[in-house]
Amino acid sequence: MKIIHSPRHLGHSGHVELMNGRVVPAFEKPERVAMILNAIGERPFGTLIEPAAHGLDPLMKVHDEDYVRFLGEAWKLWTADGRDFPALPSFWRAPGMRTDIVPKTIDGKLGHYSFDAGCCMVAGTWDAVQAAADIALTGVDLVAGGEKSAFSLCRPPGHHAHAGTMGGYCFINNAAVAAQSFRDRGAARVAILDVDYHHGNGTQAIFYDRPDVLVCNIHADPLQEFPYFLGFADETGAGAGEGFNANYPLPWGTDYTGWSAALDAACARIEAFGADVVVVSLGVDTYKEDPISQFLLDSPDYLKIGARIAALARPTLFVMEGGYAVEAIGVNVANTLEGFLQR
Ligand SMILES: NCCCNCCCCCS
Ligand SMILES: [Zn+2]
Repeated sequence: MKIIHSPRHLGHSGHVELMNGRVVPAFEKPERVAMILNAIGERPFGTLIEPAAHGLDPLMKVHDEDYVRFLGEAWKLWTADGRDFPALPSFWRAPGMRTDIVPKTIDGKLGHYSFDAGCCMVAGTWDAVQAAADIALTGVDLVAGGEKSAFSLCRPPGHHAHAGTMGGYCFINNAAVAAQSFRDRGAARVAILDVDYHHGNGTQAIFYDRPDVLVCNIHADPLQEFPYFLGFADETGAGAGEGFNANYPLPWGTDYTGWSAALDAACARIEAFGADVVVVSLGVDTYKEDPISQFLLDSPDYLKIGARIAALARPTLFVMEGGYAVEAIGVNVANTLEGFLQR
């Protein structure tokens, strides 16, 4: 299995987030990548490659052009006011406020293009974001080119990013960009299986009215957990996409027994869909020691998750999403990939 990664993720460092009412160092930290690479390096299956450049066009297949342009200029606008510290949004719309205008100032634009204060930007963020999308697209090149699987070690993650909105540490939706690229490369039906602890609200929203991309999410119940305002079981798609979105919300304290029942249901849905290719949004914040999450999966469980995904017997691209227990993130990611390859 080829592992695609880039040191350019390191440009997204020194950022912060608003957690429990305080500005704290971001949980989505650079060390996550090194821990994953170290763990994979100890296994007999990973070949590391760097991404090829794909430009912005593939991003704009799923994201709004003005949003992508904003991501590229945000740091310049922020520092133009003399601010040399991380950029965070502070102001958002309430229902009933205008949505047909884009503010002229960076503080207004940050609020227009975000849904939370989890999307902190620094000087190197945009370069890291572009590299992460290239990592996902290089994974598509490999799998669409005939490889059975690949692992796109994306950082920052992407599954919370909507077409025109960043949030939850996510700027460009790497998995959505990959799914669209598979469609453009001839796959008629693409399934996205999001196993991150948090609902992939952005991925759901991007494909919500489309029958060609099935989105399945297994995640913490939004009544209890971020992203709070999307991810309920009654969200099954809209228009032509009705029936092509499936959410499996689970309560805090869910262990592998409960979690794997949802995985079996999601895999059955993917099999019934007849997916030509599967994109896995691989978050391992389902782990029992994750600092911001409340599920109880343990490291051996990720071997079983990988094996269950392999049983789909479809070309598969793993795209890295969340996982914040840095000391265990490597083992849990490597176990998922090993379980997949061992089957
Ligand atoms: N207590 C809720 C804090 C959530 N903060 C954002 C989490 C983003 C996860 C990305 S996978
Ligand atoms: Zn997550």
